[in-house]
This record gives sequence, C-alpha cells and structure tokens, in this order.
Amino acid sequence: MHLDVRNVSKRFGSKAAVERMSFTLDGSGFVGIIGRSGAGKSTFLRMLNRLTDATEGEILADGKDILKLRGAEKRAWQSQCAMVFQQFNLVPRMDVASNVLHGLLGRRPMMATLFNLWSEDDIARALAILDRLGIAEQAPKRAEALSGGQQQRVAIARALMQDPEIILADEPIASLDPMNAQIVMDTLKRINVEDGRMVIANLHTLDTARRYCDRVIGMRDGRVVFDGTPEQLTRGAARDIYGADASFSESATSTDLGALQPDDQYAAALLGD
Ligand SMILES: Nc1ncnc2c1ncn2[C@@H]1O[C@H](COP(=O)(O)OP(=O)(O)OP(=O)(O)O)[C@@H](O)[C@H]1O
Repeated sequence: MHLDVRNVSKRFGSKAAVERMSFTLDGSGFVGIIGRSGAGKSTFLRMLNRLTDATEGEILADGKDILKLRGAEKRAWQSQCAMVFQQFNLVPRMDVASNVLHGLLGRRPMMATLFNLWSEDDIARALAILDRLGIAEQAPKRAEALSGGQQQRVAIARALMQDPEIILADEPIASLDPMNAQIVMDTLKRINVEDGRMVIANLHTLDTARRYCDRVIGMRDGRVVFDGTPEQLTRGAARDIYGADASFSESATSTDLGALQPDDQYAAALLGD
C-alpha cells in the first residue's frame, strides 16, 4: 500500500486540529504518530478512516483519494483500515466471540446480523484468531469480565476479522498497565511482521515509539514536526515534538515498558490469563 497524505487539514471553527499535514508511507511498516495530548493525532487517524471529514487536502491510497469516497466505496475503505481504540469499544455484555464476529459488520446482510446468524466458517475463523492472540479460552465470557489487556486483544481480534490491510490504533495502550501494554504492543507488532499489515499507531510515549516503530511521525499543534526513523529521534527532536523546555525529561513521556522483571511477567501471565 502506498499512502500519500497531501496538505490535509481539519478545522473545528477557527481552531485547526490538523494543519497541512503531508507525508508518504510505503509498504507495510509499523508507523508511530507521537505528540502531546491535543497535537492532532486522533483527528488524523479519524480522517484516514473516514470517521471524520477533512476540511481540505487529499489522502491517496494507491493513487485514489480516499477522502472523496462515498457509500459502498467508503465502507470498503473503512473495512480495509480497521480501527483499535484506547477504550477498546467492545460491547461489554456480549460474549467475546460475538464481539470478534462483529468485525464482519458492514460486510454482511443486516438481517443475518440482527439474528446473530454467523456461519460456521466465520465462527471458526473468529476462534482461530482468538487462539492466535492467546485468548481462546475467553471466547464464551462477557467482554466486560476480561482485563483491559485482554479486552484490547479482543478488539485487535475484531479488527483482524475484517482482514484489513492497515490497522489504525488510537492510543491502544494508554489505558493499560505496563505489562498489558507490552502484550498489546507485541501483538500489534506480530500482526505487522507476520501478516505484513501496516500498523499506524498513535502513541503518547517516546520509548514505545522507539521500541516498536520503523518510522515515527511527530506532531505538534496539528503539524508534522518530525518524520524519520526511531534512531533519528534524538533528544532535540523529542524537544521539538513535545515542546518541552530545559526541564524536559524522557521519563515524563515514558510508559516504562520493559521495566518489569521476567519473573514478574511470568507470574502475572500465569495469574492473568
Ligand atoms: N470534535 C471536536 N470539536 C472541537 N475541537 C476538537 C474536536 N476534536 C478535537 N478537537 C481539538 O483538536 C485538537 C486535536 O485533538 P486530537 O484529539 O486530534 O489530539 P490528540 O493528539 O489525539 O490528543 P489526545 O491524545 O488527547 O487524543 C485539540 O485541540 C482538540 O481539542
């Protein structure tokens, strides 16, 4: 997939949430968009997925401007780029397997969905995806009974059910503790590497971007102020992105992934899953 973002802006009244954003992406990398709260990261992902309309600009996906798509073509694009949200956005009282099957919404007739008529193939695929993500045994439970990290994996499974080319993750680990954050990031990375699906993730923190991304885009006040590899993300570049003064410290933007001892992880994994 070749994505060409050209001068994309979004204004809310007189306020620009995203201002003339431009960059290109090729292939199937793991892309992190970083920046402070309010920098415009979510707004950009929502425009890319067409949950929100851009005020101006173009986003060419393999040459076609996806900002102009309507009706069935727009829905087809939305199923090609599945979203994962900070708050998981599952149906809490519904069982995990059904939540995953809901990734097929929009691809099937309304009546079949209303009566929960999933085909055996669909059900088998949903269970296989849950198994791949290490949560097969959670399938019959209500989504609300799971831990945050498990719920986010269910949300990723739902996204995979769409068989998307791109996964858009909007702060996927911002509500999780460090251990679950690591499991969720590892899961996204695995899908990226094993399936060749592009992942574009909004991330709060530098260390996560450095650890998981091939490419980092830094935003500040709606603008792209950094575009490069994790290695190029120096302290000075980080200052530009986060706008911090001399008291800038990496710890302020760290989620502390990897701070857990291996033994803690093992024990927690035994207890948690
Ligand atoms: N629906 C809206 N109406 C008005 N202003 C909005 C709306 N959505 C976002 N904004 C504003 O646009 C700017 C960018 O917001 P956005 O949520 O994209 O930032 P962000 O980088 O994703 O931050 P966060 O990590 O807090 O979600 C903010 O100033 C925000 O207040």
